[in-house]
Amino acid sequence: MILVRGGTVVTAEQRYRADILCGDDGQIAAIGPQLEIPGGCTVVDAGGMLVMPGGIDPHTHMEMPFMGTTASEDFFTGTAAGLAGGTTSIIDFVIPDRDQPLHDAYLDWRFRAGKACADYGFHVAVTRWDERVSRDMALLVEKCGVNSFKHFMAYKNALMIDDPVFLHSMQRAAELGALCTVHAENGEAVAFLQENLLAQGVSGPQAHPLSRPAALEGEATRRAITLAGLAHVPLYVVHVSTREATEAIAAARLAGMEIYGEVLPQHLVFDAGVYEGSDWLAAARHVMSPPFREKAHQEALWGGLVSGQLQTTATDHCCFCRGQKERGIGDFTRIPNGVPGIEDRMSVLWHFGVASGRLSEAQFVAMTSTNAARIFNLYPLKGAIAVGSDADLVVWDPCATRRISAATHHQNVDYNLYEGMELTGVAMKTISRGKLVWDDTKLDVLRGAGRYVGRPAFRRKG
Ligand SMILES: NC(=O)NCCC(=O)O
Ligand SMILES: [Zn+2]
Ligand SMILES: [Zn+2]
Repeated sequence: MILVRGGTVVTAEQRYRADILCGDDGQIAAIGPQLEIPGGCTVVDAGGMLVMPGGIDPHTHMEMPFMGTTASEDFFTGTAAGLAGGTTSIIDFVIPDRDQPLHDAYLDWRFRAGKACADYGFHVAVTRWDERVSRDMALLVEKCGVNSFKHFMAYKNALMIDDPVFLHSMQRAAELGALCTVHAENGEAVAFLQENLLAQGVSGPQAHPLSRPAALEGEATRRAITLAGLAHVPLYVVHVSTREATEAIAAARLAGMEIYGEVLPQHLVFDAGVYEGSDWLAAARHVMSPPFREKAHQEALWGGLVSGQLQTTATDHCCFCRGQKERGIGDFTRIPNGVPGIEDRMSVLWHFGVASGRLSEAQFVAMTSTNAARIFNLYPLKGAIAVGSDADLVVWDPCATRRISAATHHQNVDYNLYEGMELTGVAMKTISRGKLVWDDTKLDVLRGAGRYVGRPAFRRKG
């Protein structure tokens, strides 16, 4: 048992002084002022600190096979790094091989994730359409606790689907009470621009953003929303990075549609300048999709978050080390797309959001935890501080600072996007299902201690 003592509890709705007792079953057993200390209980001092629901990162790619290589971060190292930054749950993406049945891919991911030291769930990608896919979607929803399916409108000749496949999948998801998620970029146009750039001899990482202009994200987002409207299915747009996409989501919500949008902290902090300069590796290390944008888009993303039109923050944590990025020397289309960030998401959002005065503490909790729990049907098991909820907590020092460096981070990757930044707002202690796993600078994690968290289907309308 653990008693978190003397802290200020902050949730998405409330702020109050209370102690929290975490039971041996990993759930919150009691909340109240000055709780008695039961015998044999470990006391965690939270005096002067905030106590918030542990973070939920709803978009990660641990050990993902992608673009001819495999992401360097595995489920153990990745969830450990998350815990060190206050994130206690992830939702990762199951990506089937070319002809692999969806359920087989799900089982593969269950096996890989068995080493995780924090809780996890899965979205499953639909990358083609046939009867077996349709049947497996039902199996996944009804028996495996998957309530969200992923669709890539980009990555031609790899993960990309066309509109008919997308519609079939959306229609099936609607029947099953599942949610659709989408990577929205016009992949045909991206492939066309990539070819043009290579033909002109523009082959370095600076070509990456040129091949993926903001308009292509806007077009794909509008198209995905239109298709979701036809299929009457809720849609969650991952890694929204442009004003165009933000406006499309806001307009659809205003029209009464159930559309959600996710923001990555890195898109709030870095702009397209990261691709300039003569340092090939520095630029390649920022190659992700969608790319870093012109500064003006950042204001739109902040506006979307502050107004509630965009609801969640995630990292899209997808790590590739130097040798892997160097696969793309001479051809930017071969640079594995992806960047790290799971350890730093909460500090980055606190520093640039709360400490800078843009966000309230309650909005921070909503955007790092509660909204994802609600959207993906994990609430109130996760994303809440309530008796009976999982005892996933972060004891947060809002004033402490931390200098970020790859030399000291826990992520299994050889660089950090935020290298050298001093951020205000630090996870001092993390409690994962009732266990103190991060204490100041000490990780105490157990391989395999993470648990798969099934997510029930949503109630079907009509
Ligand atoms: N984002 C990225 O560049 N890599 C991971 C795959 C994806 O989410 O598109
Ligand atoms: Zn994506
Ligand atoms: Zn992703």
